[in-house]
Amino acid sequence: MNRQIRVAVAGASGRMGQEVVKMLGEDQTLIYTGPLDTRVSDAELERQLDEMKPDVLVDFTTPHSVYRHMEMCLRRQIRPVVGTTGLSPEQLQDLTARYKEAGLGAIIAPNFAIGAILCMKFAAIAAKYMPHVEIIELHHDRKLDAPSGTALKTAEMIAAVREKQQQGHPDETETIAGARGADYDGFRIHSVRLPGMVAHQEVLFGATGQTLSIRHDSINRESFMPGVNMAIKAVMNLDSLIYGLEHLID
Ligand SMILES: NC(=O)C1=CN([C@@H]2O[C@H](COP(=O)(O)OP(=O)(O)OC[C@H]3O[C@@H](n4cnc5c(N)ncnc54)[C@H](OP(=O)(O)O)[C@@H]3O)[C@@H](O)[C@H]2O)C=CC1
Ligand SMILES: O=C(O)C1=N[C@H](C(=O)O)C[C@H](O)C1
Repeated sequence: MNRQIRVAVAGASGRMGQEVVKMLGEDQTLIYTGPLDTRVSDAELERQLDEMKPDVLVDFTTPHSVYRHMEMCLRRQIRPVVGTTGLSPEQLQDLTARYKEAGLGAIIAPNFAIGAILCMKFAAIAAKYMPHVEIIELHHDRKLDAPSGTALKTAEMIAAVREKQQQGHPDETETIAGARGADYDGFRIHSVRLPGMVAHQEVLFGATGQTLSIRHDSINRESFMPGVNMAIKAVMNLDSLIYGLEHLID
């Protein structure tokens, strides 16, 4: 058997972190080295890491803390597998360049559920033929960032293939600010936050006389675990940062 992979978890007590810890305990090829409490000084953080000696840090924390965690991983040559959303495009760009320069593997995936990856891919195919599109993402009301990382990634993949145009009536006005959602490259993203929701996304397309809806629903957080497990194993063989699980499954 290959050497077991040592895995620490930042955000271990959170909704996602708890599922990750459970998943690690069910896979004998992975060793859970423990929760990483990152709300401490750099020196204390490095002391914890020296003690645990993880190969991989799984991060499900907050948009405000994840950048620092990724910098710390770079310094300690630990490979991050990050589900935390809300990094800015500039932060992503900066981290991509620095991990490449260091030759260190890293994975940032806005969504680890296979169905969500397929939803993004199908949406990108459809957008080539049906360029009028709007994204509606729906989440629980404890979520900090809007729009979701998944919606942003979907929008990015759509924009890469869609014939660019500003949708809606040229004279449309909002009688209540925000009614038309966020503008991304000429199309709209709408964020719904309600208790009872987990993670859902619908991509709607319209053309003359027809519509197309592509929808994904995560009905629990176990749905993300096969993807997290796959990423932990894959990151050990990477020498740069990958943004999006779709790059691992083709
Ligand atoms: N990529 C994917 O497939 C998925 C991504 N996500 C993303 O994962 C992230 C976490 O989501 P979720 O588990 O629901 O959130 P939770 O709020 O349930 O958990 C967040 C965790 O982070 C910890 N935390 C809070 N502040 C800090 C900080 N400053 N430094 C370090 N740790 C901190 C919390 O600790 P404490 O409880 O002690 O405050 C908690 O353990 C979000 O960004 C979400 O969008 C979520 C689902 C799937
Ligand atoms: O906060 C969540 O719950 C989720 N966040 C991710 C996102 O922002 O896309 C992934 C999933 O949608 C659940």
